[in-house]
Amino acid sequence: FETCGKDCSHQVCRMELAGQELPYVLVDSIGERFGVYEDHLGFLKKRFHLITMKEYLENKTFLSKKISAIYVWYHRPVINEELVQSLPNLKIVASAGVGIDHLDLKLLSSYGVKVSNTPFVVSTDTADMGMALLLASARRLVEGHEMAVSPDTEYFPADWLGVEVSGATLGILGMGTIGYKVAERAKAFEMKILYHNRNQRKKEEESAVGAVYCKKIDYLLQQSDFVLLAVTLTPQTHKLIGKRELELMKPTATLINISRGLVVDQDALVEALQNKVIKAAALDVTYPEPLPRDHPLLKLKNVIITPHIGSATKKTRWVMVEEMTESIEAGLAGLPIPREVLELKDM
Ligand SMILES: O=C(O)C(=O)CO
Repeated sequence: FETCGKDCSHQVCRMELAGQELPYVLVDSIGERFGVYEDHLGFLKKRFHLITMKEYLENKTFLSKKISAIYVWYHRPVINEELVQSLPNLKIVASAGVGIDHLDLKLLSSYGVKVSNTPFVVSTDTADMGMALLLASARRLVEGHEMAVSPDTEYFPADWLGVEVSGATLGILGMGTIGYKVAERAKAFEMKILYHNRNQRKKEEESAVGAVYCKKIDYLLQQSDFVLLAVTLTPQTHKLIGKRELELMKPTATLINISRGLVVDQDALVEALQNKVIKAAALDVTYPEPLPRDHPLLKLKNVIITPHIGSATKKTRWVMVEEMTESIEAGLAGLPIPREVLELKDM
């Protein structure tokens, strides 16, 4: 590295001048699906020695004492007790995004490891994604595209029509920051909004988007034309939507999931879609991710699946990286950690 001079404020230069080594940060990989983007490498390499899981496993003896932070995208690298135990100087795990269901907070805290995430920056994009899936499913965007590019583009069957969004009822399960932003968008689309949340929102927040609170989810499921999942994955929301809940939904209804795949019993969903218990599903999340190529969900016409891209815009991904870096630097310097995770919160 080149140092710029005594007064330079770059982390790398300050450390070089002080004769310190850059922190070693474990990442899943570089340039792969759950790894560091090549675009972010320049920024990160000025601050950290990035060690991929592969490098770590190949040179464990040397690296295990060096690594002081882990940079995790959703569920990779897998952070289990074996890994935590093998890293005696681990101080902080910086997790991308809002969901932290892939982390065992109790385990990490028992080893004195702090956790941070990036909950606020992802909310707008993820809400946009929820609305995009709702609109795409209602107006059959994916099938429409296939029809437009097919050689047989004149073919337009009578039963092909979509459903109106305006005036339809949207039931939002999980009214944290993301769920509320979906409600703001749905209001602009003239939808009626029902919601369920662990905690009822303030009256003024409800009336700002015209949302009606449902204490029990059954009523919401029975009344909604679109049911959108934006709950945090916890033991209470694990497979929250199963056979019984799908049967409560209207046969004309669509299920949209921007939360976590495990909030839905996927086998029950496949069965419900095959048997037309509900009309359609639009899923940004599944389990596992990606689905095996022969999974029945991939064969259904009434399903849209995207590869967990709720927060996947250029600007947001940059801010996520900056925020994770800021949290690691604070954690390693013993300073208060921005966005430290102390408990599970609403999305
Ligand atoms: O931020 C998260 O946890 C997401 O999954 C966004 O899609």
